[in-house]
Amino acid sequence: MKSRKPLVIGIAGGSGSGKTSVTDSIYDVFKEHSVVVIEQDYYYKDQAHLKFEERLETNYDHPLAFDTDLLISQIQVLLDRKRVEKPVYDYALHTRSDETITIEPQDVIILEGILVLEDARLRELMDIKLFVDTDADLRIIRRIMRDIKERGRTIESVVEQYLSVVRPMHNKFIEPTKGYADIIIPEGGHNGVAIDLIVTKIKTILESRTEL
Ligand SMILES: Nc1ncnc2c1ncn2[C@@H]1O[C@H](COP(=O)(O)OP(=O)(O)O)[C@@H](O)[C@H]1O
Ligand SMILES: O=c1ccn([C@@H]2O[C@H](COP(=O)(O)O)[C@@H](O)[C@H]2O)c(=O)[nH]1
Repeated sequence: MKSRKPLVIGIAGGSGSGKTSVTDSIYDVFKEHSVVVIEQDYYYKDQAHLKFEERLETNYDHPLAFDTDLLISQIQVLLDRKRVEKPVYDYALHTRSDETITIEPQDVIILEGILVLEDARLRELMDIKLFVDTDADLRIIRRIMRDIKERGRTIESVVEQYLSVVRPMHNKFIEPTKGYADIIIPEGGHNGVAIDLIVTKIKTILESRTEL
């Protein structure tokens, strides 16, 4: 298996749509073998040079918030079966952390994030493109719960950010990328049939890739 060309799966969808849950479901199937997860969020631009108050002004739902060149170059390195130092993002401080995570090349690369289908160069690297399609009311409820519990936010800050930035950016940049998806998954990781179909397709592609 080690010499086969790795397979890249892109998992896009709005914030709170269930991308992480879909990723976890696929990861669980392949974790005994060879799978790695690359979170687009970890590639937010480093903002260490900005004051904390200035970082709060950043539009984190715009394509330009991400260091997409770094993301693309690291996926290309993994496709060449070499290891990379994945950046780590701190949501509470709104900037890149000092640490990195060493990622070894694997047969299956899962690339997950709100805008992974937005850049044509990223789409070209993908073998399977997924879009997790969840209604806006469910997405905001899930985001409120998660951001308060895991990302150090207040309900007021989540609602303000949602109305002023997240919602308009979703409609402008994220929703249109649904058109690039091979498969649209309603409501994320609890959709067992969709996950089974995707897992079967991944296995078929891996089996069809001849040893070098
Ligand atoms: N189908 C679902 N039903 C109920 N809760 C869900 C479902 N999918 C995800 N969640 C929950 O919603 C929150 C956001 O999901 P997550 O997968 O982190 O979304 P995303 O990665 O797209 O932002 C998490 O707390 C997760 O446990
Ligand atoms: O410093 C930051 C960085 C990102 N965000 C928000 O995160 C979501 C994307 O993450 P999901 O896991 O897909 O929800 C994005 O909508 C940004 O608004 C942030 O608030 N602060």
